[in-house]
Amino acid sequence: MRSGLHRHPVCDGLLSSPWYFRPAVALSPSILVLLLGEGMSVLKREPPLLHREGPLNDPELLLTPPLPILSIDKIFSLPGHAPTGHSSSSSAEPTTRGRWSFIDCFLRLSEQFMVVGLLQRLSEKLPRVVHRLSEMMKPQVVFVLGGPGAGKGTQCERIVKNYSYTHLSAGDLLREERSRTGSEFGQLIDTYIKEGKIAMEETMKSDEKKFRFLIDGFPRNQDNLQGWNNVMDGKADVKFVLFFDCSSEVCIDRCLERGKSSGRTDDNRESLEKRIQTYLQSTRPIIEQYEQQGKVHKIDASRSVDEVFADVKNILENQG
Ligand SMILES: Nc1ncnc2c1ncn2[C@@H]1O[C@H](COP(=O)(O)OP(=O)(O)O)[C@@H](O)[C@H]1O
Repeated sequence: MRSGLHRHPVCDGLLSSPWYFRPAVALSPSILVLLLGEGMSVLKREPPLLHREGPLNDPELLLTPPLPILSIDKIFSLPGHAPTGHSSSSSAEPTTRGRWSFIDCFLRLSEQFMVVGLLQRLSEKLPRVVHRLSEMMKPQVVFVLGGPGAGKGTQCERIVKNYSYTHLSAGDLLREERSRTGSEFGQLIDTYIKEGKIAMEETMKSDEKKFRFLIDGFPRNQDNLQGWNNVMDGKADVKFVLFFDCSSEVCIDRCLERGKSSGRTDDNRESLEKRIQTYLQSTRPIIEQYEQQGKVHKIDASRSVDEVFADVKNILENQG
């Protein structure tokens, strides 16, 4: 009986260890493999459990690199098993020991079946799991919108100090690019704005550790939104829009005040009135579109910086 077991691939396979944590360990690389696009072939393989020939320790079945196979001889020498020094060719093998070993193997076999069953069930669910994982791994984006001077930059600065967000200011990115000497894009910038090709995608990709983004002053018109959808659809998740709402007069006053020290040439009354008009005509409809999707958190931005930030905090903490 025992020599039969010794040759039995099921038992040889079953005797490799450790029993319980291996499948858990094995799953992570397989998920990785799946994420890397290797497909489901590994998990979908029919487990050759009851094959009489060939090793049960098929690495593909166990989803890990080959593990040491313990032969029946070795298992007999493991603590809690029959004593060592037992020769497989021994003809004087005690029946009790043989039967005990068989039961032991049988129990382990049923455990292995349970594990394989679990793996099979998991393999059926894996596409969904992988889909959820990839959804969870997408960068999360919060658009920050409002008129010029509504306090978007000021509030983003506070958010970045208190929460793990990366701030991308559309205006700053564009101003930076325009002013960069030798910028290939200086000439093209208006076309880029129009087509929504602002360097968001590259900027967001540049550091994979960055996961949550505040994109301030974008999308400011239908073209931007279209461009975003074309380039970023499926690659990032727009969680919601923070809309800093405040009257045009307050916006203009704040920007004129800012202009005294910011050095921004566009912070003058004439330019501001035009920007306010553009904001009302082009950006408000974008906010309304997101409002219809239930994604807008409107904040009264005419209050003090602290009061506004208290609302922002509430929103961020309730949205996770
Ligand atoms: N809640 C506020 N109350 C008063 N002044 C503010 C407030 N928020 C911002 N400011 C000031 O208004 C100016 C414009 O703010 P900023 O954050 O740059 O606006 P935006 O980024 O929306 O154009 C800045 O000088 C800033 O210090």
